[in-house]
Amino acid sequence: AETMLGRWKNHVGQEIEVFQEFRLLTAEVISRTAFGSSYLQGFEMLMKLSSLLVNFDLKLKLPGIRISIDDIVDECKSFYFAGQETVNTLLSWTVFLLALHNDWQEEARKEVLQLFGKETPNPNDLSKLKTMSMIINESLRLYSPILYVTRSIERTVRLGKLIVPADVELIIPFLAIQHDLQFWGQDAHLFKPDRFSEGVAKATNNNMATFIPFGMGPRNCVGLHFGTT
Ligand code: HEM
Repeated sequence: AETMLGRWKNHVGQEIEVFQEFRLLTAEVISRTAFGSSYLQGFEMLMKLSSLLVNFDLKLKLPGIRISIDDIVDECKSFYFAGQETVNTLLSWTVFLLALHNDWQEEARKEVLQLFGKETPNPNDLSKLKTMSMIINESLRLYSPILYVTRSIERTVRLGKLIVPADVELIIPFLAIQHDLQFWGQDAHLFKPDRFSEGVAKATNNNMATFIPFGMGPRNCVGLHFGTT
């Protein structure tokens, strides 16, 4: 983030294509944290692993884990995609919303300055940024980086009043649920971070399934905290 902000200092008073900037940032962050290398080195490693398989037509199994090298390469790709595009999208929409809503931009700036002054924000105190987390939640609600997930039904199940037969694909549309007037009120389409001022439970009337940008249940997002940090 420091490197990116340093670059921005050369563009004072000019427009910046933030989506591209955040793409570089998030690619670098996920590479360094998940793979301990820069973006380019990380991809080089993936390419080497992949070509190992193509060249030797090997289905290598790692001892003790039933998982082949091509499974690992697939997992690495998932991590890159899951950890990069999502946060890139979240950052871009959030900056866009703050550009439209100057009052919230001011509030956010005030909070950061109060907590950190001129210091670079440190990881331990990031969780104290209450206004910022309200803004992030509202951004996630309005412009969920993931629009929906699907679930395959293996055997007939009852979901409330619904009986869903086996072999059906269910789509759980986050965006529709998070914009539903029935749950969020007549102002559902407006940017109002205040809804989250007393936490997610209060904002959702204890119906946590109405705010699920990271999914829900045992297969929800493993990068939830990392992503919002
Ligand atoms: C704003 C950021 C993010 C959003 C909105 C997001 C959203 C999601 C959603 C909706 C799912 C599917 C959950 C489900 O099927 O119920 C998911 C899964 C996943 N996410 Fe994220 N994600 C974010 C950031 C990240 C980051 C930073 C990482 C990695 C460091 C990550 C790694 C994963 C992985 C590996 C899965 C698959 C989990 C599984 O199938 O068990 N995500 N994410």
